[in-house]
Amino acid sequence: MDTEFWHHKWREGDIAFHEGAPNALLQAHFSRLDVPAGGRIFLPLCGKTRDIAWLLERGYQVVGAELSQLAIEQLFSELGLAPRVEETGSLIHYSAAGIDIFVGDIFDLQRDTLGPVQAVYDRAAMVALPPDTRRRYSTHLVDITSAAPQFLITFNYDQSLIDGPPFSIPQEELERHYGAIYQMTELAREPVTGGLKGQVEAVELAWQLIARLHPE
Ligand SMILES: C[S@@+](CC[C@H](N)C(=O)[O-])C[C@H]1O[C@@H](n2cnc3c(N)ncnc32)[C@H](O)[C@@H]1O
Repeated sequence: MDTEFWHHKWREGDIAFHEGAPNALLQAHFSRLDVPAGGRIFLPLCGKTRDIAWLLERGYQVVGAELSQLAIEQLFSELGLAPRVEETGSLIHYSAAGIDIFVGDIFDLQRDTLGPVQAVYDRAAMVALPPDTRRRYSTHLVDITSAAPQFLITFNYDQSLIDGPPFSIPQEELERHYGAIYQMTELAREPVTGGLKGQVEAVELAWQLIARLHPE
């Protein structure tokens, strides 16, 4: 699964992952993260999610990373915002009041460019990545956010029945990625109505990740 896989999806409008409304688990449980008012929240692999509008409406600042420039053009258009657009290294920085989006490969986004964040909201980001990339992703995410608290949404289903994305991420795998860094608390688990891709029974889980020790 290379970058062309995602560019192709955006070009074709093949974006079943895009929810037309803010995510239900986010709305129900995000307050558990206790992000300070006006805090800056990082959405890795953000697409054009409606969750950004939901967070902005609640007074948070949002910073995202997304491969597809097409997605981000659509995001700003749907938000009704005219972005400032400038190159920063290999990334393109879209910004408006309260929002910064870096277009390009998240692995090219470094801590100084991202800037400080008070929380990470990972919906359809880790689960979008194949197994060998998830280790690299989780390490990079912890590094560039200085282990900021995370609100993380995952799926759990029998991976032998269908292929991802979205991939199933069992708790043991999450522990391998994040267990040494974060205290992980399951906040909710909900069955996926009609099954994942209409094919297999699955549950969607919301996790709160709080750093055990804050690195310098
Ligand atoms: C499953 S979608 C989820 C989008 C969004 N989080 C949502 O909830 O609608 C995954 C997104 O990650 C983007 N993506 C994939 N690999 C990426 C990478 N290496 N760097 C930045 N974005 C990436 C894709 O273009 C796609 O928009």
